Amino acid sequence: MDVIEVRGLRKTYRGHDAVRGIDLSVPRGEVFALLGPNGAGKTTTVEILEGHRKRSGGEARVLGEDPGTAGRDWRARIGVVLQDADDAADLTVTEMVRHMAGFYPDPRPVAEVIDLVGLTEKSKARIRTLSGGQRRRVDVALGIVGRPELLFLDEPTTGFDPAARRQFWDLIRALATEGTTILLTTHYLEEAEALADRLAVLSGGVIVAEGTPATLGGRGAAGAKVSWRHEGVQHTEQVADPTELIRKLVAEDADLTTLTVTRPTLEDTYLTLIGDHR
Ligand SMILES: Nc1ncnc2c1ncn2[C@@H]1O[C@H](COP(=O)(O)OP(=O)(O)OP(=O)(O)O)[C@@H](O)[C@H]1O
Repeated sequence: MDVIEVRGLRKTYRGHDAVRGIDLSVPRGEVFALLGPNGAGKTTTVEILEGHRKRSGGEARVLGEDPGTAGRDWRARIGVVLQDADDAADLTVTEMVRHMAGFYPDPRPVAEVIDLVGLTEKSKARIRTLSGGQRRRVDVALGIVGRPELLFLDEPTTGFDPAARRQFWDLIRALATEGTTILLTTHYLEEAEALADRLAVLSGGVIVAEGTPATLGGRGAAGAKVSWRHEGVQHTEQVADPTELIRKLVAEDADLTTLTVTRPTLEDTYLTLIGDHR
């Protein structure tokens, strides 16, 4: 049985159809990313699956239960990093993580969690004195302290500096290796590419494409652009597979010091998909 199973999920806010019949299946141990422009329905979908919002229609099963009615034991098996978490600002980092650990039957050691999110130096600092990115790391700590089987991350790295983002990616990979299933939303395409086994693009409340980072929206079959400069003249060719062309150029003794082979980036593919469905 998949960890997340969704069929025909719908959500209507006072006449506005925010989610319009989506299907999703996420097997155990997978990192699945939901992409999409502002207002696409990502947070709505994630919060329904977390049990924080009621769905208007369709079926949803998360860890075998209906998130709309599941109880405390189920909740202890999931970890949540909300998009706009409101931290209890007067507690220190350690106090906050320890407080949260108390809700779970088998929490990770508090110091270990703080170390995993790179906040050891700030463990005694009050949360209100932290920077935005550091607070976000506290949110991540609170999401993982209970050793969740399934972790929901809604735009987890907003406000992270580049080094913190890389450190976070390593953490997510380590959790995935331990068998944690992860549902992630992000606006950073390189984050989706670095982390996701599979991803889906949501636009206007429907899934417009689904696949691996390499194959999404036909990206794998898009071919390559080969460019080189020879005797002062710029050459560019679009080919399905660059191997033959490069062999030919080598055989012709062409000057390949400026050779580049480029394929559409995930961002190129994503922007095309979004443009097509606006
Ligand atoms: N509580 C609410 N009441 C009414 N409308 C809502 C509510 N929450 C979300 N919406 C609407 O539903 C749609 C989807 O919103 P949602 O927050 O799920 O999008 P999102 O994909 O997470 O966007 P973002 O990338 O900006 O976080 C939007 O049009 C939004 O205005």
